[in-house]
Amino acid sequence: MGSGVDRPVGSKYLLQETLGRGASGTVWRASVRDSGEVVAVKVLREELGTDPDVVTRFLRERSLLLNLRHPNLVHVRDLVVEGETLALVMDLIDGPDLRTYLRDNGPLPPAAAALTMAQICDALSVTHADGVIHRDLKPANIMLARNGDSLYPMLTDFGIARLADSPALTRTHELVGTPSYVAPETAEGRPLTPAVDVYAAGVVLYELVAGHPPFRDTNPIALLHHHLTELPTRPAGMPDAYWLITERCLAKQPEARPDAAGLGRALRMAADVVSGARPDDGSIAQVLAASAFGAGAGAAGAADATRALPQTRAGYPSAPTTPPTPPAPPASPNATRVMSTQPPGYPQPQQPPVRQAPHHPPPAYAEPMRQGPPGPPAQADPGPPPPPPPSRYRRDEAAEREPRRRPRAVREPAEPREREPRERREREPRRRGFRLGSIPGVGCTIGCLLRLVIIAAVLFAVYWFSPLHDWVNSAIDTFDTVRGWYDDVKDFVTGNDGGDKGDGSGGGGEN
Ligand SMILES: Nc1ncnc2c1ncn2[C@@H]1O[C@H](COP(=O)(O)OP(=O)(O)OP(=O)(O)O)[C@@H](O)[C@H]1O
Repeated sequence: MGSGVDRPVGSKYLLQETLGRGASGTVWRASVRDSGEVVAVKVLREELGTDPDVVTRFLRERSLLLNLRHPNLVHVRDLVVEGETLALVMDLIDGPDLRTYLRDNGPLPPAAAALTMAQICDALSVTHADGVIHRDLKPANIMLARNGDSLYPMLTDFGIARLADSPALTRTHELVGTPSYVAPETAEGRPLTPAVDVYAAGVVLYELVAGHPPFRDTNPIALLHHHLTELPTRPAGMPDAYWLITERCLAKQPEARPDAAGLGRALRMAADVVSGARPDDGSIAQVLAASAFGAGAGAAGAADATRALPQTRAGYPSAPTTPPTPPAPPASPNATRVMSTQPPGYPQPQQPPVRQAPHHPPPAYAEPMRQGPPGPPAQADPGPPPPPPPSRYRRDEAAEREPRRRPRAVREPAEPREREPRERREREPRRRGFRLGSIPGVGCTIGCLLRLVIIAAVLFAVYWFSPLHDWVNSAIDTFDTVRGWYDDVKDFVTGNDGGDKGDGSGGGGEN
């Protein structure tokens, strides 16, 4: 799969070979230049790097992504922005993703499935407490990391769904995610809450044991409609305790779903019940009810319910408040095997999942066995069942391959505010009537003349209706008088009056 030539990304990383491609980018096996350490680098699609919104979000959420830490989270080590290339540098996981594992090994036994998802819930409860929603939880985003002979689940692709929620992808019709895991409220465009991750966890719980998701349709829009209107069918052989939890996660109303911490606790209890380690005494239903997003008591109620649980010999703890020590980052030169289409060479111990003591790193379970034929349906759970919605069950029939990409109809309502300005860029042309002043130069001339006329009228009014004109007239009279005096004085001095006449007469007498 590799190109053969190492391609640099940023100043620190060398891409070596592709591990796989998804809707939002390509994952590479890469090395750190200085240390030679092996990492996984997800290079986001080029279209995303040219989208200023995505780049802004990428930079803005940098510290948030880098600070997400939990033993069941694939750690994001670095974010690279280089020209139009955006890349996330992650720990390289030596193991398959859960989708590949299911494809190659078939469904899991319910106890193994419950313990797998309990660990994913541990990670989710930590990120939800930080206000971070995954938005794209599905088997393909759960890596199974090797730890000796066992595998343990690690959630990856945090934040990618949000980063990749870009018109750039919409334009190229390569959309993010898959409609099989979309919560009804997301399909309706309602605000996203942590309950969407719990819904997706419910879909995965169903799929891990049934071998397929609860709703299937080749038409993505029809599939969304199923999420909105239909109730999941209970797969044959799914134990009561497991079904109770799965069904509650798949509730149409987000408030009816348990929060991630409560779900993790319930799943650990269900694993005990299913494996016969504890009786099904209604405690699971209590935990689910107390931890529901809509439960008034909220977290306090859930905690009380957990403390009230009887401890069994296995005694699964409630979700750890202090996460176990993170495992050392795996680095395997054979990591590309996770993409192999050959039958997997993963260890297949024929043992039930290994339980972990509280706070022990990592919370691993032995690799689950391939599930055998389903047994008879288990007894009804004594706990209070979820409120029975109208009976509109779909038949759980053989399905065609589901469409992978989430349609635009789903993605758009999720964050309409971010795209609105882009879509409304074209302005309506201004409509103006003809105005003389719109002729260049004329507007100014008319304005100036108008101002002069007004000023003249004001001055005239002031002159005429005030004593000013009397003052002016008397000033003119005074001036005329003074000028008359001046003329008289001048005539007197120059002798123009009688003097001129006398000279003329005298001159005439001599002749
Ligand atoms: N940290 C990692 N270490 C090793 N392999 C990884 C890592 N992250 C992803 N992979 C592998 O790379 C492949 C592609 O991952 P990617 O996340 O792009 O796929 P996807 O989840 O199907 O895509 P998308 O979520 O974008 O639709 C997967 O098959 C996965 O097994």
